[in-house]
Amino acid sequence: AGAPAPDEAGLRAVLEESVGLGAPGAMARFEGPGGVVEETVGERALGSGQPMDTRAQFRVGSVTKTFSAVVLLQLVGEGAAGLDDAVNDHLPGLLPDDRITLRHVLSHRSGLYDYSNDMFARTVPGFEAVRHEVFTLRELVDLSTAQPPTVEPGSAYAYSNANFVVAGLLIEHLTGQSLADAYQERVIGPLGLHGTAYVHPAATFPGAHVNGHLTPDEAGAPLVDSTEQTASWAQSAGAMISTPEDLNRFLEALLGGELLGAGELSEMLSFAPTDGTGTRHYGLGLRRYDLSCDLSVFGHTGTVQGYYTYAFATEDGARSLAATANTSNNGTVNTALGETLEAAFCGARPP
Ligand SMILES: C[C@@H](NC(=O)[C@@H](C)NC(=O)CCCC[C@H](NC(=O)C[NH3+])C(=O)[O-])C(=O)O
Repeated sequence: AGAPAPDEAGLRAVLEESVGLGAPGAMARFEGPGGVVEETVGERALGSGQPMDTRAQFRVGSVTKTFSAVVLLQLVGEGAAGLDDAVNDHLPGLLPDDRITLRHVLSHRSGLYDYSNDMFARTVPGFEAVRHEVFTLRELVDLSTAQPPTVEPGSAYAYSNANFVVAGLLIEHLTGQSLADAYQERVIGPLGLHGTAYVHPAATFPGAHVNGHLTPDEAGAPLVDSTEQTASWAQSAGAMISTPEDLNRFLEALLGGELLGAGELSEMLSFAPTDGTGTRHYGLGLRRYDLSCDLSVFGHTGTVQGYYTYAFATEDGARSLAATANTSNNGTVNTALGETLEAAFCGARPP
């Protein structure tokens, strides 16, 4: 039997729910054998009267981790490094533990502490303190290694942005290029992702964009416009900007085998559970969500000040969804936005 068509009404209802729960706007773009479905709800910028626009750029947060994993895995495929090499073999003295390998880093099993926990313990003050800062990748790693490890290398999944900052350092070292050039040359250019850019350390968008709105910790406090930010605290772990259409194309190409050799793609798709639900897994820079209709989808979520993103596709890349809401630090919006997966891929929301 063919794949179920997306539940367009259900997709719209979920986006409307996201807006009702506090996002100024939300949008989704689904691409599949039956064509493209786009839904937009609410405003691109609070009070602007400008509608959400699926051609507008937004900050994709940790979907950047998948771009970084692709580039590092391409380098592994080219023989520049091995997944089970120690990071310190390539970057001597970077990490306090010589046992940490590239595979540990890409699967969040290194034990490196996530410096963003402290940085954003208080959401708005933490953001305001760094929004115009420019860090080196090394400075971010040092923030992490100043804290004790969370797990023994390889022993368990422990999510940390520091892992993909290390991945960024490895990419720079192994290519001799800047991250921006490596992403452009190896992914953005070949796929023609004209709405995707790694503009760090610039704080502004090159094109038409969605504004970000950060929800303060204090209930009822007004949203803080977080559109202009260097995202330097995240860089190769979360600073990419893109559009729904480009994220559809990126995941279709990745899972369709256009970006990696079969060996590297299968390594990327080797999953371990991330929690007790049994429906959430992490591979190498890639999440696997198991949906209610007995279908697994593959991609990444993103949370960066002012923006939530879900970008997932079927294993063959034939069906893909990119959804975003222009607020963050609002768990109910994030949970609601995640319901777009069921509507898009299972053809109906869970009962
Ligand atoms: C979840 C997602 N992770 C990411 O996208 C990375 C880049 N983001 C974070 O680690 C969240 C940083 C705080 C955001 C802030 N929260 C606070 O400040 C909370 N005090 C906010 O919500 O904007 C992933 O890997 O799937």
